[in-house]
Amino acid sequence: ATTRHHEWEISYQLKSPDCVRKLAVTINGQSPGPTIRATQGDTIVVRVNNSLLTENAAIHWHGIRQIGTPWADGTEGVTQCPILPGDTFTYTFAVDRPGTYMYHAHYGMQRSAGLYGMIVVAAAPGGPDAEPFAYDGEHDVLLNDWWHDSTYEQAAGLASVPMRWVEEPQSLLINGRGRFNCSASAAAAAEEGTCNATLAECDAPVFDVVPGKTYRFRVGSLTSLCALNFEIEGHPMTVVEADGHYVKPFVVNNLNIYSGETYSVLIKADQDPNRNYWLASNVVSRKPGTPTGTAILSYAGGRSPPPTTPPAGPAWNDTMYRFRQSEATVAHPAHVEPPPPRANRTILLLNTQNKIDGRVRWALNNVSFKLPHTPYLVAMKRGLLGAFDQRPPPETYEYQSYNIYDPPPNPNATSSDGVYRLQFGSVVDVILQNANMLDANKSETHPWHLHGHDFWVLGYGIGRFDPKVHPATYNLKDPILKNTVAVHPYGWTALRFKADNPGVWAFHCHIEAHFFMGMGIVFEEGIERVAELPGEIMGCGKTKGGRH
Ligand SMILES: O=C1O[C@H]([C@@H](O)CO)C(O)=C1O
Repeated sequence: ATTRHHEWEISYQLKSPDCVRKLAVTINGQSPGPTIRATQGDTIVVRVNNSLLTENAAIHWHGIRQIGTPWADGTEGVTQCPILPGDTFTYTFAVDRPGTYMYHAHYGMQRSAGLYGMIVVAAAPGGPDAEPFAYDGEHDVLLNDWWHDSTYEQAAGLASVPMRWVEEPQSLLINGRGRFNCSASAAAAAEEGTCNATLAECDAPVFDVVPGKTYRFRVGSLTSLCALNFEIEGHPMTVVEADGHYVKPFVVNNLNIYSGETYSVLIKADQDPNRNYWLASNVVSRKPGTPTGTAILSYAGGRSPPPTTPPAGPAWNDTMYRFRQSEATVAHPAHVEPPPPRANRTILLLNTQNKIDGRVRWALNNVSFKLPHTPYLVAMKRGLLGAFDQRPPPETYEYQSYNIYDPPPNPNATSSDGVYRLQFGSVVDVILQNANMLDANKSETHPWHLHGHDFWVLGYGIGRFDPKVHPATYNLKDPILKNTVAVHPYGWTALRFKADNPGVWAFHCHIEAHFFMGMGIVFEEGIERVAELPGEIMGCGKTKGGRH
C-alpha cells in the first residue's frame, strides 16, 4: 500500500464551462478538480489550502467510509468546522475498497460552483475484490448540471419568501464541459459579451476507442439537481459496478443515474469505425428545460461531431422505466455480502415539502433539518450538550392515515438539529417514503446518500409502504450495497446498514437545494470509540479555542 500526497489550492476562477464566462470554485485552477487515482489499501493525503477570498470550504470524499477517521469525512457542521479563507486542512484517509467514487464540496451550496472531482480506486491485483470482468481500456465520465446564476443567488432565492426556485440548469456538463447556445434566445442575449462558442474550454470532450476493443466507462453524477440518463449512441452498456460494488451484469441501451451515484459500464467498440458517436446526457424525472449534454466517442482519433442527432433519452416522466433499472441492480453472484436477516430498529421517514415561517422547506416526519454551528463530532465527544437539540427526531409518521398522493394536510413543519443515536453494532432499517409536494399531483425523485457506510438496498415500491406487508418482499438474497439510492416519485425505498463505524454521519438528499432546504438527518454511533479528535476540525461555535 502506498501513501499518496496531494496539494490542493481552492480558488475562484473565471471559467466558461458552457462557453459562458462565470465565477467557478476550482481546485488548482480546474473544475472538475484532479482525479484521485489509487489502489485499494492506499492512504490518501490531501492538503487543502483555502485561497477563496471570502468563503469557507470543506471537502467530502463521497463513498469513502472513513473507517477510523470520521473527522476526515469533510461534512461541515457534522464532522468539522469549515476551513476558513487562508487556512489549510489536511484530509488523511484510507481507500479500503476498489471502485468509482467522487469528492465534492460539503459547505452550503458550494458544490454547485464546480468544486468536485472523481476518485478511482483500482482493485488490489489477485485480491478477493478483483474485478469479475475484463476490459482493454477505461474512461472516466463525470456528469453535472450548471447554472448561470451563482450559488449565492441560488441560496438566497431558496431562503426567500416567496421562494425563488433554482429552476432547470442552463447546461449539462460532461467532464466539466457543455455548450450553451450563444446565438439563440433572449437568455443568450443576456449573456452577450460573456458567451464565446469558439473557446477551446467548452469544446466537447472526446473519448477515444480502438475498434474491436472493450472499454470500461466509469460514470459518476454530481448534479446539483438533475436526474440524468446517460447514453453512448449505438453502444449497449453492460452495467458491472455501482457505488464501488460489483453488479450482476445487465445490459441497457442507456443508464439512469442520480446525483451521488457512480456506475461502471462496459461497451464494445464494434460499430462502423468510419464515423464518430455521441455520448449524451439527458434530464429525466423533471420536465427537461435543458439541452442534451454531449461528448464524442471517436474511433479514429477525429474530433468531428457525429452525423446524427444526439440521443434524446427515454421519456422524462417514465418512472417505471427508471424503477426497473433500480430493481435490476443486484449484487454480482460471486460478490454477494448477505445482509443481517433482521433489523434491531426501523426508522420510517416520510419525505415532504413543507413550510416554516412561510419559507419552503423539506422535512422528514415533519422535521426539517438545520445544521448546527458546532460540528456534532466535537460536540458529542466533548459532551457539549447545548450545541444541538438533545431530543431525538421522530422515528415514524402516521402511515396508517397519511395520504401520500395529497399535498401535506399540515404544511407547517418544525426545524431541528437533533440526531438519531444508534446503538453501536446494531442493524438499522430505514424506509424512505416519498409523497406529494406542496403543489398537487407532483412528487419528485430524491437520491439519498449515507455517509460512513454502504447500505443494502432491500427493496423498492410505488405507493405507501406498509410495515406489515412489504418487509416480507425484501431481497435478502443478493441485494446490492450502495451509498446513494433513489426514492422514486410516490415510492418507497428500504435500506439496511450496520451501525458499526464510530462517528457522526449525515444521511441526506443529494440534491444540493434540497439538503439546503432541510432534507437530511444525522446518525451517531459509537461516539465513545472515536479516537482523539484532531484539533484541525475545531475552531468554530462552542469549539473555539479547542485547537490547543
Ligand atoms: O423544492 C422544490 O421547489 C420546486 C417547486 O416545488 C416549487 O417551484 C421544486 O421542484 C422543488 O423540488
